[in-house]
Amino acid sequence: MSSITVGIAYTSGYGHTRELANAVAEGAASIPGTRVAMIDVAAVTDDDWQTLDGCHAIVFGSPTYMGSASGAFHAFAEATSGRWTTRAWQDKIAAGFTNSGSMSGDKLHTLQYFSMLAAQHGMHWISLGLLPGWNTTTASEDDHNRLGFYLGAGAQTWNDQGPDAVHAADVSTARHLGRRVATHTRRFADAFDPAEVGAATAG
Ligand SMILES: Cc1cc2nc3c(=O)[nH]c(=O)nc-3n(C[C@H](O)[C@H](O)[C@H](O)COP(=O)(O)O)c2cc1C
Repeated sequence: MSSITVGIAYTSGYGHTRELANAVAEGAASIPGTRVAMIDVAAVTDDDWQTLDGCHAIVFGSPTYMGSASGAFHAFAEATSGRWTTRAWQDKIAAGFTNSGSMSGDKLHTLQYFSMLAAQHGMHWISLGLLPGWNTTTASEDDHNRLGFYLGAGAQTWNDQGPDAVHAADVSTARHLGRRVATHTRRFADAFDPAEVGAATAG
């Protein structure tokens, strides 16, 4: 079976979301034959764009700022418009994760925004694939998916704490997302070659 590359296109203002990006990377890398490329979209280079173009999957990640992805992520998303035109990311796998100070904090909107971005590019969205945790009297805040998201991984970190305080259950949930993305990307890997997608779409 061919190897795959999972790109993690993320941004983090103060380091909290970076912890989750690292966990997604760890999870993806645990699937044999998977390479991981970490791309800080706040400082994306020409080489980074080429790396993303060669990825089989791209996982979007951002803190939730003012109810959506951060300004840095939005600038990156706008900069993908040339690739929208050429369909360069058509049929890649996509997924997403976000983190914010409040339990909700409107971060569902950030995940929705990521899935919309993926759809505009013709990508295939991978959901979190976990039942919600922490929703019965016998459940625990240490459960996987403790905040009960379906669309992607949603994490909560206290506003007055540093990156070390990112919740272990959220880190573990992000690791799960990375594993799930890599697992499903492998299933797609033999079905398309990213380098040929543009030509196939144009035809
Ligand atoms: C400009 C700004 C806007 C924010 N907006 C929200 C928000 O809408 N909802 C929320 O729950 N937290 C909000 N927060 C808190 C951040 O989501 C939280 O501190 C997060 O851990 C930051 O992640 P980072 O360190 O990766 O940047 C905001 C923080 C900043 C600086």
